[in-house]
Amino acid sequence: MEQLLWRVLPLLTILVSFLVFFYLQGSYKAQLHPLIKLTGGKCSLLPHRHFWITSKRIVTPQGIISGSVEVNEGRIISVIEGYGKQGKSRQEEVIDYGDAVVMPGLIDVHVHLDEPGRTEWEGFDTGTRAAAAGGVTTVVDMPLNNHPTTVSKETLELKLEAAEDKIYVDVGFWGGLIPENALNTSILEGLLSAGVLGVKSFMCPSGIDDFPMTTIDHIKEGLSVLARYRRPLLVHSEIQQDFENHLELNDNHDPHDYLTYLNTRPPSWEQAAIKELVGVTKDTKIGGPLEGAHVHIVHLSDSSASLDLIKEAKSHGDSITVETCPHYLAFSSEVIPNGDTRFKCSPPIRDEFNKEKLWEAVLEGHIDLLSSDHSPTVPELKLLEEGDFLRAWGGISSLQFNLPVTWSYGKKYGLTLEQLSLLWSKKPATFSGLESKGAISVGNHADIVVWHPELEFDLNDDHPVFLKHPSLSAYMGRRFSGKVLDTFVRGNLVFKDGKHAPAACGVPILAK
Ligand SMILES: NC(=O)N[C@H]1NC(=O)NC1=O
Ligand SMILES: [Zn+2]
Ligand SMILES: [Zn+2]
Repeated sequence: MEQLLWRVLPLLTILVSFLVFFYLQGSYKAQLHPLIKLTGGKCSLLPHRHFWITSKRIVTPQGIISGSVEVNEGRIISVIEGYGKQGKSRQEEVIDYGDAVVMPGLIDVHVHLDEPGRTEWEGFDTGTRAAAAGGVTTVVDMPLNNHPTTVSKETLELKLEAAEDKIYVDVGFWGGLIPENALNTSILEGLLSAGVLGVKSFMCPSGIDDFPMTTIDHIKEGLSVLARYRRPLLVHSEIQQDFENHLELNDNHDPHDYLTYLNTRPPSWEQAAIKELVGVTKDTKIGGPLEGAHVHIVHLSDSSASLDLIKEAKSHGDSITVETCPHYLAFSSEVIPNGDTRFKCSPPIRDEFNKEKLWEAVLEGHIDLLSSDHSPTVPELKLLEEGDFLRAWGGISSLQFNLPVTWSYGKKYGLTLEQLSLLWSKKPATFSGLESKGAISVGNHADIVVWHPELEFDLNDDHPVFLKHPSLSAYMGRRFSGKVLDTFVRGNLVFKDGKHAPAACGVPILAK
């Protein structure tokens, strides 16, 4: 016995040191500690904590299977192949979705919830209800349009207070990188230590007074701090250029004409910003002075020179990713009606040729992930009546329709359910450090959307729309295919057939 012990002890010691080593490695990355609220009562439209979801089309990392997903205490505890084979389950604990698609819930990493301070624009309650209705189970909130902006530990605390008992899906937070905290890194460190998943900055005016733009020098300062925390920097990548020449292309300068606006923000703005950024991301390579830092280009519109710069940086091993949004994939400048400011956003929606190339990049994997850049305002600031593209608020309201929009347009280009799920769930989860989310896999949070890709619906007043200002959405009045039926967040059935669970049981997600 004693001899055996002496043989086992060294092995045990090695095992323990390995475990400690991997634990420490892991804790260096963003680890998340959501306060898991228990299912029950008002959090879920389902009475069970242990149940099976069965369907003929479940999207898993191993492909689409027919079978069931077993959920217990908010986690996926088994994935069983074979439709109708649920083992020891009782009939009432099985939800049979037939041939509806069961997919990981969408993770939208670019949402402006605008609370505190601009709840008349959006808000935690309305924004996360819209998310739940759209099969979005996690959103990551942007640090601006809320007031004050999320640029310090204290302002993050205000966010968390405002979110309490109001969120229907899980919510992570980006902080803001502005000149003040880039030059006083203790503020930035405080913000990161308080749990933001990363920070976001603008290389052009943001349209929000308390969110000033950063130069590439501020960005370098920020990245050296982010490298230590191993969290990403998200960049609104446009730098204002001299645009006199472009205005000549449309000499009437009519502000109701979309082309007038389009010409004020040419692709060269995006290209100039990305050129400066890739000059810095070369240092993020393994072994480089900024190893650990990561740059993420938000809402890419230009699919030509700007995308080429990103592709080249990636080919050299730079730590860089890029997202685009459904509106750049759904619309082109040619179809935007005169005066229809619902389509105004920045960077702008460009021409049909640009859109085709953007789809190509999505399908070939050069675009890493999709996000909504859901950024509504009040109808008065969108100037719907006046139709003035130059003065209207730039931002598209879309959160609830991520899935049907991407699918309706994407399937024409051959987008598969697996690709859709990678772009909207797995990749965004990995990018934002959400290790237990983004895939239907054993051990993960049971964040699930059930939807019918083939079901068509008219997005009109008869369709339940949970956007705070439905009239602002560029998608209204269109026909889509892909109807969301049910949404689960950590096993809670938070949305079913047009109805939400009575209580808001989403949790804030903080990095540690
Ligand atoms: N502040 C804000 O939400 N801006 C967003 N709107 C938009 O169209 N592009 C953006 O960056
Ligand atoms: Zn932006
Ligand atoms: Zn945005």
